[in-house]
Amino acid sequence: MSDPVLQLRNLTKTIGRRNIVDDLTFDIPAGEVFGFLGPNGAGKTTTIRMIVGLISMSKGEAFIKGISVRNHFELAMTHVGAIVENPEMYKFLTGYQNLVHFARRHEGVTKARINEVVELLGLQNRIHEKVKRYSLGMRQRLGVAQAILHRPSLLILDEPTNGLDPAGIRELRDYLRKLTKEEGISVIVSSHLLSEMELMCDRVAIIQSGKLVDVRSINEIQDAAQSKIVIEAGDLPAAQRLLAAAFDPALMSVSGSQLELTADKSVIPHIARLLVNAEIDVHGIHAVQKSLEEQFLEMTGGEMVV
Ligand SMILES: Nc1ncnc2c1ncn2[C@@H]1O[C@H](COP(=O)(O)OP(=O)(O)OP(=O)(O)O)[C@@H](O)[C@H]1O
Repeated sequence: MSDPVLQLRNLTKTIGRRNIVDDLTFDIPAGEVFGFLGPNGAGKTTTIRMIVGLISMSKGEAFIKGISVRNHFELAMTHVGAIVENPEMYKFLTGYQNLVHFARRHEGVTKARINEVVELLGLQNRIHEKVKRYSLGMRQRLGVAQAILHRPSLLILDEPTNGLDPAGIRELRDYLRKLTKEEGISVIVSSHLLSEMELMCDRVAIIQSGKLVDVRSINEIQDAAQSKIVIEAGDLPAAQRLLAAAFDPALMSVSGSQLELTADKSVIPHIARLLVNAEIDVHGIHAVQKSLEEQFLEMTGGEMVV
């Protein structure tokens, strides 16, 4: 595997006595769309602001392509494109004029590169219109175009889905994927919605109260086969006592007239046999996949704020 594009090592931000980012350590490999997922106030923006040098780090370190952000800030930043606040843009200029203007900030951005980026973001039909006539989604595309002119290895977008409708979110996902494929870029996006992350990301770091809860691939989260088995039986307390001997009682709960068990659906025949052998009437046994939001709530102790 290629070297990580971003490495965080014990990254910490202390304000007053509080660690609003607390000892974050993880790597982001090349060519991934990677999500910072966490409720409002979890510390996502603060983490991003430290990575791009908008605020200082209290402790720890961030390396971009192995380059220390603390010690070689300018060199590290040559590999980063970021939209942290609203992208700066001149509304009375065209999209193209904006790109020509921002290209001057970097050495060696040719006209050919500008045209390439316009194509990559699918802006070719509207690029000669004034930015004030662009929709929010178009402005964001132009912002991303501007951020990748200098061929960064890492693109960072803070809450890029804010204000976008579902179609806009799909477009965002499509062009971020295209960037990872065609430019080999890694992308970091932050969001408090797992359902959006599921659409956009390969992996997510789950952050809560400044701390890393876990790093998981979206596939892992989806396949976690943490299905819930719902059992409807004649004598529910008897069924519960019986199953408590066969399964971890902590994974079992009663919900109305149903018994719920967190387990893979492969155990359903076993449950059926146990109940029938004990002469408990079985009205139904079925598996339901836990929703991603439910899983997230479990991972973060149910403190999701949306
Ligand atoms: N300059 C500051 N002084 C004091 N507290 C701060 C400062 N900046 C951020 N915080 C606090 O740190 C916590 C993390 O904020 P941050 O903006 O990083 O969270 P976030 O995960 O990006 O959330 P959101 O989705 O709401 O932007 C919040 O509780 C916030 O109030």
